[in-house]
Amino acid sequence: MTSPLWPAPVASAPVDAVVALPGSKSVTNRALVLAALADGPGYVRRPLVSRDSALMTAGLRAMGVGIEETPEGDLHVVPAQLRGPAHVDVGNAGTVMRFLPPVAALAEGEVRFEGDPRAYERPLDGVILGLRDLGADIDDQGTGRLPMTVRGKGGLRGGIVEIDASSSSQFVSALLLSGPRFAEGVEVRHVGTSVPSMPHIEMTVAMLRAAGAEVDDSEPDVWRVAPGPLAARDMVVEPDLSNAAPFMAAALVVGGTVTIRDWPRETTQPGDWLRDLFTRMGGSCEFTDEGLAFTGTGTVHGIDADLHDVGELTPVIAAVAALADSPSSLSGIAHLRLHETDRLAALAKEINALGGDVSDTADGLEIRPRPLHGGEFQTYDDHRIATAAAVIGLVVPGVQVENIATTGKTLPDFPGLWAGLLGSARPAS
Ligand SMILES: O=C(O)C1=C[C@@H](OP(=O)(O)O)[C@@H](O)[C@H](O)C1
Ligand SMILES: C=C(OP(=O)(O)O)C(=O)O
Repeated sequence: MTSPLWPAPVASAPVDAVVALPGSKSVTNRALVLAALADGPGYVRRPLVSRDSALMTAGLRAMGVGIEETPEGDLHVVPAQLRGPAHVDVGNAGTVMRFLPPVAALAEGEVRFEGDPRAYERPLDGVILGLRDLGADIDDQGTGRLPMTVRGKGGLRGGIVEIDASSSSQFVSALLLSGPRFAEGVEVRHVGTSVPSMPHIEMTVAMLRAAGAEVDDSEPDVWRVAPGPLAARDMVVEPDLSNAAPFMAAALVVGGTVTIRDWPRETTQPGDWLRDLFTRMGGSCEFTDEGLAFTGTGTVHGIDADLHDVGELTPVIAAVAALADSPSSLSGIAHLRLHETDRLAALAKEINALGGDVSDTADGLEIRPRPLHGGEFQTYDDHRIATAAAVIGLVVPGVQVENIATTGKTLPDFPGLWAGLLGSARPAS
C-alpha cells in the first residue's frame, strides 16, 4: 500500500515564531513506568500524547495499572498488583519494548509482547538475557528478540548482571527503572564497546532519584539501584527538545528566529545539545522569559560531530548539513542502523535521490552539499526521517514526503505545528 504524499511547504520569508512543543517521549514513558511502580497514586503532568506514549499507557493498563486522563490532560496513575495474562503491543517504540519486559517480570502471569515488524528486528538481547540472569522466565523461542512471552512470577530476585548495551542504552534504562522493585535491587554492569545515548541513562538515573530511589552511578559503565519503594508523585514532563530540532533547523536554513517555549535551563534531554550543535552550524541562541530563542541567517555551515551520545538528533542535523556551505562528517552513530529504520542508509538514499551527495560509513555519514531538487522522500515509518524531509522542503521546492503521519510516533500534529511556524513568518522586507 502506498501512503499519501505530503507536499512539504516552502518558506517564503524568514521565520519568526514561538513554538510550544508537546512533552518529551523519553520523559513521559519513564514517568509512566515509575508512576506505575510507585507506592501510591500519582500524576504525570503535561504528558506527551502520541503513538509511543499511547502504547506505553495501554501496555501498563493491560497489566492492571489504572491510568486515567484528567480534564486538564494530565494522567492520573494508580498502581495495582501487576498481573497477566496480558498482551502488550510495543508498536515500534523502543521505550515500550525495552522498559516493559522488566515490569512484566514483576507481574503474576504471562505477558505476551508483540509489535510492528520492525520491532522484531530491533535488538532486545540485553533485556532478555539480563532479565533471565536476574531470575525471570522468558520464552523468546531462542531468538533474543520479539515476539516473546514473559512468565511473570509476581516478583524478581534481581542482583548483579552483566549485559552488552552497545546497541542500545535502553537496555540499561530498562533494568534500572524497575530495579527498586526487585528483591535485591539491581547492579547493571555493561561489557562491550561504548554505550550510546548516555544522556538518556542520566535521565533514567535522575528520574529514579527524584522518585526516592537510591542509585549509585559513580563507576563508569556500572549502575546500582538499591531495593526500596518508589514515591508516588506529581511528575511534570518537559517539552520534547529532540523534537525542537526541525523547528530550530527552520531558522537555520531559512533565517529568522524560532523561540521554543519553556526550554528547561537544566535537563538531561539530549536535545539540549542542539544549542551547541546548531550554533556551530551558524545560528545563535539566548534564553528569554518565554524559552529559548534561536536565530539563524539562512547560511548554514557544515559540521564535524560525534553524535554517539545524541544519536536521535542525527536525521535533522543531516538534513541541515545537506544545505550547508561546506561538507559535514557525522560519526559515532553505527547504532542508528537499528533504530526505527536503518537511519544511515535511509538518509543517504533519500537525500541522494534529491541530487545530494551523502555516503553512509561504518559509523556515520559524510555529507557533501550539492544543489538539491524536488522529488519523493520516503520515510520508512520513521518520524525523524519525516521531519528531516520537511526541513529540506523548506528551501527545496517540490519535496513530497511519503507518510508524514509517521511523525505521530512522538509528535502529534506535526503538519499543523509546521504550518503554524510558517504561517507566522514575517513578510520579507
Ligand atoms: O531511553 C530513551 O528514551 C531513548 C534512548 C535512545 O535509544 P538508543 O540508546 O537505542 O539510541 C534514543 O535514541 C531513543 O530515541 C530514546
Ligand atoms: C530511536 C528512537 O526511538 P525509540 O524510542 O523507538 O528507540 C527515536 O525516537 O529517535
